Amino acid sequence: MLYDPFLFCNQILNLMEGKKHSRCRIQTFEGVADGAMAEMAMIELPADQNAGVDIQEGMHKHNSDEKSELPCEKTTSETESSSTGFLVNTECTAADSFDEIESVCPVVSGNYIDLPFLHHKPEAPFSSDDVPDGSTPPISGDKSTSQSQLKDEESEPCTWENLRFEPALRICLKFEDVTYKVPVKGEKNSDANKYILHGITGLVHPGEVLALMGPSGGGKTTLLNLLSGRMKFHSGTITYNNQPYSKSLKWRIGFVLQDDVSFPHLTVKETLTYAALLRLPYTLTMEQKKERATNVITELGLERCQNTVIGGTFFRGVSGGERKRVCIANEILLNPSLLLLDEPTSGLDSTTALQIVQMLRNIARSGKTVVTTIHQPSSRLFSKFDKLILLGKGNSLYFGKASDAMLHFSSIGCTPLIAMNPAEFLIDLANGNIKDKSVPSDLEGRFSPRNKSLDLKHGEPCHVDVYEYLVEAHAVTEAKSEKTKLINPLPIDSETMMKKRPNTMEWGATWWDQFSILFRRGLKERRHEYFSCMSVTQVFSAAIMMGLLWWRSDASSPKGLQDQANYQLHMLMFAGLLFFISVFWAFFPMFSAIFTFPQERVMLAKERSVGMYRLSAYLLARMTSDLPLDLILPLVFLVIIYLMAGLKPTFTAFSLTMLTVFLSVVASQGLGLTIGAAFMDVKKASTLASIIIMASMLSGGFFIQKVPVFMSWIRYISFTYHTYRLLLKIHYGCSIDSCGESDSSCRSPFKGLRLDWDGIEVGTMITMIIGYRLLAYAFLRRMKLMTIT
Ligand SMILES: Nc1ncnc2c1ncn2[C@@H]1O[C@H](COP(=O)(O)OP(=O)(O)OP(=O)(O)O)[C@@H](O)[C@H]1O
Repeated sequence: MLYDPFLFCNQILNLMEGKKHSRCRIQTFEGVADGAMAEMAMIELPADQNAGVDIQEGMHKHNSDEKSELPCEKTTSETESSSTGFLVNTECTAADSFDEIESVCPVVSGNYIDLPFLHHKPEAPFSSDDVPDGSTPPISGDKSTSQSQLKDEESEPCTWENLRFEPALRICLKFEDVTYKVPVKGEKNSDANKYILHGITGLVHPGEVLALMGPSGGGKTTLLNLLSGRMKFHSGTITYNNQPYSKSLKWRIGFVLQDDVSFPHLTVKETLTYAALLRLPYTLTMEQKKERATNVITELGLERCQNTVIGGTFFRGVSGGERKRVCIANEILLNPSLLLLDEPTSGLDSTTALQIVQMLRNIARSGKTVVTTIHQPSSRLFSKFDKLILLGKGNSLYFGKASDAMLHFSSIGCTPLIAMNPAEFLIDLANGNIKDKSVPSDLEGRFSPRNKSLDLKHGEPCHVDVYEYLVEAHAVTEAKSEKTKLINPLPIDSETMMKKRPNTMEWGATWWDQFSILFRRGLKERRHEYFSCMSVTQVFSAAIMMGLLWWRSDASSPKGLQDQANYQLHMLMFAGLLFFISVFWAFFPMFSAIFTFPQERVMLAKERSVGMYRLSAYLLARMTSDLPLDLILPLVFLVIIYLMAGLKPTFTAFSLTMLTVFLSVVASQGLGLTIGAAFMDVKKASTLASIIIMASMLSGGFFIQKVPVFMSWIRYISFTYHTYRLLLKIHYGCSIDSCGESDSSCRSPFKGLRLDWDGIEVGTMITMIIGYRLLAYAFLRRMKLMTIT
């Protein structure tokens, strides 16, 4: 079995039970304690310290020097090196007395590791009185916790002075008997509900870190969402300084999501600066906002990576820990009073996770209230939490000081039989797993009929029974007078409570500022897209291919083609080129635009939920920041076609062609945005887009010139149709316009095709451009409502 240093110490202390003269002094020491007994211990140290060798040498040296005095024989069974450090498995046998214990080895990177669950303090030998009697493992009481906290605060000075730009309200968060349920889908009985949370109670003060811990599916995220005011609960109360949630609290609460999102192509500094510019109150100047972003970067130790892009799935950016810190920084910018975090350490190595939690502790110590969910913290990490709620299947199994959790479970008869990380022990219990744990005798005799055959064999109570026992035990504990003490909020200075946000304006910046900030952010975020290899290749290859196919033909006056049939064939060929130009500049922008909102949905919902900007400012900025791409690529395309195919070679014709293509691009882009906003799903949106493109192409007037009357309406909503007509007019203009069906001298293949005044096409296109965007806006507004309520 492998243990971490904490477990190692715990093991020692387990063995000390009942020993009269037990003394243990924990101090920084590069070696394994003499007299300690552990079956195996795992000690992780930075590789550069060659710690594994030190430990072995220390052990052997100590053994050989003092073998006569110490009854423990130790042998190193196995030593492995790894990229993160060394694994040293030690076997230690026979320890009759622990009087001689001088030191144990909670040393990582040469620092003392705080072990608040133990009674022992550095340089403060404890007496046997401090060790609880009976079979309970060593657990600290209030005294040791406060000492530990004191030490912690001394060694971790709060360095958040830079961030105190304005006095922050201190929020005392209290929740009582909070219940949340969801209707069961597919049930005939419409009243059938699934309970996600059952009567959860807790309290957290400013300056404290509350951890919501429990197995997966326990209800941690749901509870966190309820505490943030984002979701409505069904019964119970949640109060912030004894007041229910109100809109004014939105600014006071920072919420870091589990899979928080950032723009991958922006650097850390850009991300935080834009967030500061948009979110901070308008009373601050732009310079002050930028300064705040810089201060947050410094405070969160992000200077080193401030010019590195965030990164995404397909390209590297900052590390996972840095990304989490950027997400936290995003919230810290606003100087929130209550900071809620969903799994801030998931996917991080233990050292980085510890850094993050240490940072949260520092944030809390600066007067903020911090609530975080956590999955499986290491013992060191666990020791950083002030309060703990253990959730299992939606029930609260423990609420109280994190340092008292083990004491609580030992008081109800659940103790680890072997040295164990307290977090692991608690999560095992929440899962009903009692392997290597002692349980009360009455529970041992209580076998559930449903699992009889399974569990009787092993002589262990089943998971369900253990879980139910813990729920009952917690309910009994809560019912006791202790509960009132725990959930009674500390009085908070009434003056502080009354403090309001310095301004009452809802938005951090004016509409115009929001637009210009979002426009600049959009340009930066999508600068790579404008001339991405794929889009450039797509446009170039289409242009070159068309240029080659229509190589050096003369569109307007085919000389030498006196023959009527040849002339018509030639004209049709050019009409084909114009038609394909119309189709290409409908397809290409529409399919690019379809991805916009589905891809930005999470980001948009997140930013809108914290009231970062107006939807109209976002939409307009999004569209205008796309204009460079909309203009430059069609321009390049047309230049190539003009040079190769020889369209009407006049400046006016070129400019008008360019304008027509530009109208087509913006209109089809509008339709793409609308479809994307309507479905918010790329697959569904692309399916509908291909149907629309097909309909628009077939009714465009090239393939079928006489569309049946009942289908003719399609052409009026087809921008391919309008673009094609405009291009025909530009390149065949008067000669075709003057052609009527009755004109027998007309040789045009478009005879009969009425090309009326250009204004109709242009007007229709402009209507489409505006109309589609308004539709997209309406769909986005609906999405916002769906997400937030
Ligand atoms: N809207 C919902 N409809 C149905 N079930 C839901 C809904 N929301 C949550 N649940 C269920 O409630 C339980 C708790 O979910 P929650 O996300 O809060 O768990 P968690 O403790 O955060 O889990 P994890 O640690 O894996 O993130 C899960 O079983 C989940 O499937």
